[in-house]
Amino acid sequence: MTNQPIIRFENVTKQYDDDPAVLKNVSFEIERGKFYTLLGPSGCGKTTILRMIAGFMQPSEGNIYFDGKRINDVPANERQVNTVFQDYALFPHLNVFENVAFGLRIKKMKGDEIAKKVKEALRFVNLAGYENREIKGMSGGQRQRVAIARAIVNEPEIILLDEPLSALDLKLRTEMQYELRELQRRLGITFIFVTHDQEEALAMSDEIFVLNKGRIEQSGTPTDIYDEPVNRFVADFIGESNIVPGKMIADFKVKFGEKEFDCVDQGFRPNETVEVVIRPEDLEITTRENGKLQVRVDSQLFRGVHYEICCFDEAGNEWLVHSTKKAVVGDEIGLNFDEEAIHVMLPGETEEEFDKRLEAYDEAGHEE
Ligand SMILES: Nc1ncnc2c1ncn2[C@@H]1O[C@H](COP(=O)(O)OP(=O)(O)OP(=O)(O)O)[C@@H](O)[C@H]1O
Repeated sequence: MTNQPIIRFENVTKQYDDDPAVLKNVSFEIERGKFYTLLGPSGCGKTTILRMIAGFMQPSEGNIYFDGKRINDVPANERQVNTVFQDYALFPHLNVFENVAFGLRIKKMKGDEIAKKVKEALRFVNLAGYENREIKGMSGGQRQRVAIARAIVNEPEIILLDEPLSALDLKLRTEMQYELRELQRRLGITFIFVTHDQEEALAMSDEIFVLNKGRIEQSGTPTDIYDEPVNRFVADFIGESNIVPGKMIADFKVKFGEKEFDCVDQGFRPNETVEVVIRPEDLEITTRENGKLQVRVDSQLFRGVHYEICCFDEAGNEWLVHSTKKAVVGDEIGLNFDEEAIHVMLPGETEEEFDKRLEAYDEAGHEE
């Protein structure tokens, strides 16, 4: 084992036939033993990345490394990677034991060793004693577990999971999210999980790559990505956001909704045009006099745990508020928020541009 990233993509581009590239110059690193999620809308290239890690296809340009060794030409069966597919791809005519044992039989492992490993894998996914059950008679959640057992029995270094929970109903899906996360911790194997569901990604991952149109928009921990989205796409895709136009007056001072506010953001040019993000749950309703921002309540919905209140400020910006307190439609009220709740972005900035901008700022002697 080394300290190398277990997987590294270096300027990988993928094109199918003569179509436009579906992955564009993508570079990233995957560290050993963590739970990674590739998150993005349909068609953004998530499955294409998984297929290239699994070895089912090769990049059109660029390199893929496993533990520091280039693996572009290494066939799938020689990679220490197993995939759990969306439809599980189980063999309906084989029982649970034989489904899990399949890969080991291909490797010509001895019968007693196979029996021991299958038993262990089934125990890991809470299916001990299900060896002789038919796949047909199993629930969606149980099939899911068989598919996972079939992957872990091969003791791979990486497990790839391509939207494995999408066929399950909401309750079961939430249960399986906990189970999968727990399983990854116990096994210590690197998991790379694909989903288009942002809540699922936030709940499960150590690291998230947010993809859009064949590019990685942002990578980071769930809190990094939720609290510090680099651009509008990420802010919009991850949770609900209020995004309003503003101006960065100076470091730690931003103007929006016709008023100036203290904030914690820096590294912009004076009077730079920016976009300001505040999450609906970070806004608190109060009286007009006590609010930092004055708004008029336009509509309100009861959502069970909170009210979803839609307001407009004097500059015409729309503000969505999640509040346990009820408002009255038509009332003039105030909104309060902490300086930390304000997050400032440059319109359309990429993660790379974001990193460069802050680096240049620090180099210019602004380090705190
Ligand atoms: N074998 C193929 N031949 C041609 N185009 C393909 C092929 N596989 C995928 N594509 C195209 O590549 C793009 C990315 O597809 P990919 O399956 O990687 O996206 P995804 O993010 O996993 O989407 P989804 O969430 O819908 O599965 C899509 O536009 C898709 O139509």
